[in-house]
Amino acid sequence: MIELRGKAVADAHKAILQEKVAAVGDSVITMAVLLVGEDHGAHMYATFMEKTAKNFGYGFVLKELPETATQDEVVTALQELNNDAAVHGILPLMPMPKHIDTEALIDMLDPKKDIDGLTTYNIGLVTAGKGGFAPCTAKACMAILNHYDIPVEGKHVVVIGRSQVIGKPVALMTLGAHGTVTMCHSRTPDLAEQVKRGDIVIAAAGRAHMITADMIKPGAVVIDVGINELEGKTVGDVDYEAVKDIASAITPVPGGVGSVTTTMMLEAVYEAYHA
Ligand SMILES: NC(=O)C1=CN([C@@H]2O[C@H](COP(=O)(O)OP(=O)(O)OC[C@H]3O[C@@H](n4cnc5c(N)ncnc54)[C@H](OP(=O)(O)O)[C@@H]3O)[C@@H](O)[C@H]2O)C=CC1
Ligand SMILES: Nc1nc(=O)c2c([nH]1)NC[C@@H]1CN(c3ccc(C(=O)N[C@@H](CCC(=O)O)C(=O)O)cc3)C=[N+]21
Repeated sequence: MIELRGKAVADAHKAILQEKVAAVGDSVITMAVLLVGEDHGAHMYATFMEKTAKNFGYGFVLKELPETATQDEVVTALQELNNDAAVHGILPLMPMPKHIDTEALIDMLDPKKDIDGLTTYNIGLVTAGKGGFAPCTAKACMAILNHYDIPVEGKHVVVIGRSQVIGKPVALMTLGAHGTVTMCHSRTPDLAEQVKRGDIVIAAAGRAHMITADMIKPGAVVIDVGINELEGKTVGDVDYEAVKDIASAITPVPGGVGSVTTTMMLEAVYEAYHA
């Protein structure tokens, strides 16, 4: 079994990007994070992203609003970032508090600064295969497969989850790489049977250890996107300890997809700077 460590992937991508960034200068390329409320995952990501961006020599702006912020206040914060010429990319962290209409908010985001591919405009471009910003977590899954020379062409890819940030885009990307793709979700009646057909299994449901050893075809490649809390520990959607003996390769959590996602964000900010 090969452990698909994210750090090796992140380091390889950073090394290439670092040279281009050095030519621009320190703290010129700048990203902003819009963080509203108290969601644990969003706070965790904001912390990692700030550290990663600053270490890399990017400028970093954190716009943080309390759980009680109104729609108008969040919209105003977003528009300030849209209009700030020194900010090249904006990452609105999800989920936001329930009373915030995120659909309406997202489409106010300047598509040229939409580094996580959340706007309808970028979703359209990506879906049509015409470029645009794609969600960084989906890109991280593809970067891991590429880095470890795992071919997608001709393989049966099973994706668990159909969200706009992971499931859907990663299914499209693996389809684009000539995989035969099955998308599973909460209404899929025979999940175990579907997953068992996968040469490549991408788990993005957000359910701790829901993918068990009996669901995995021997020799399959398993990409675990999930970040869940179980008994005080961060675990993925895959029961790693049991699956690792059946899979040919598997990403750990933490240390897998998550650590590559932040690097994909650095690349997207650079792209936004150059656009
Ligand atoms: N590693 C990283 O960089 C990142 C990791 N994450 C993690 O990835 C996970 C998924 O995130 P996200 O896509 O935003 O989550 P969402 O809750 O938006 O989507 C979850 C998807 O999984 C499906 N699903 C839920 N339960 C089941 C089940 N029992 N069987 C089959 N399908 C199921 C849902 O189906 P339906 O559509 O029918 O409801 C839905 O499509 C989370 O753990 C999140 O923390 C998120 C962002 C980045
Ligand atoms: N618009 C939007 N896009 C997102 O991609 C998004 C979001 N909102 N909201 C919150 C979730 C959560 N998320 C993480 C990404 C990386 C790590 C990460 O770097 N994890 C490391 C470190 C973990 C650790 O040390 O504990 C790892 O997995 O190895 C964590 C969490 C992105 N999310």
